[in-house]
Amino acid sequence: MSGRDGGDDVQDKYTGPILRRRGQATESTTTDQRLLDSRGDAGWVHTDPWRVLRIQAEFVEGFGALAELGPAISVFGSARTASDHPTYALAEQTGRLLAEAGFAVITGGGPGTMEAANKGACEAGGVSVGLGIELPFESGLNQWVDKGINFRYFFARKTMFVKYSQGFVVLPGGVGTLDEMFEALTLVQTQKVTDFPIVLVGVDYWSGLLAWLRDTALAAGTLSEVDLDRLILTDDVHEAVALMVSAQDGGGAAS
Ligand SMILES: C/C(=C\CNc1ncnc2c1ncn2[C@@H]1O[C@H](COP(=O)(O)O)[C@@H](O)[C@H]1O)CO
Repeated sequence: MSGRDGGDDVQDKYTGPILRRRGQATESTTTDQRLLDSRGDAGWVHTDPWRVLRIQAEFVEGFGALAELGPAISVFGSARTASDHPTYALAEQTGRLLAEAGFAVITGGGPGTMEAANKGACEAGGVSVGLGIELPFESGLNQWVDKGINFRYFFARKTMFVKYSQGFVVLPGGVGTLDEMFEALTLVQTQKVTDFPIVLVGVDYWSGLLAWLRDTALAAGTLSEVDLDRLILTDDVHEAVALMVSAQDGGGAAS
């Protein structure tokens, strides 16, 4: 006799660690059998549980690759900056000065301003990092990246910029640059991260945005003066780097 009622259907059925008896069993095979059976439908690789594992892997790989990076500054700016544009030279100079000040330089690893900052850091003998992103119009990591990681997910990549940077230099850019700058500002504003410096380089380029923030957002009460003051505006990349050094030495984010 087996089981409480002695019926023949009372058999131990395990689904992983879960025991099911008396009609609760839904699987006719063991977990091992299903794992080792390669004939099944492969559609599961496109399911959310599987994506969660890929997302987790991006965090693990990112944290693993960057854990021992040391002091670093992220440089953001347009992917479209041509190599003969003055902003390219400015970004290159920024990368070089940051490297000479002992910072690793982190960029999105792409073309334009990212490439220029990586070039400056690399040529100055610094640590040149690129956090690339898989895009439909793939451009790959630029040639000046010495330590590169390619991400599928923007949000995992953004975590790396924030976790491993002690400050941000923002050169002229479009929506990608704005997204990164406002992400940094939001995290500082909400005290999710330490008060690190955010320096906008390019007075002419950024003044219109800052004027809108002051005249419209601040005036409407959706922004406070202290949040606006977190964005430091300059044309001088020496000043931008000096602010990073001063914040790193414990002088705080503001000049
Ligand atoms: C547009 C082109 C290539 C895009 N390749 C990129 N590779 C890596 N990171 C990128 C790329 N595009 C945008 N980013 C990120 O956003 C910022 C720049 O965006 P913007 O809209 O150009 O301002 C930058 O800081 C990156 O982190 C081919 O030209």
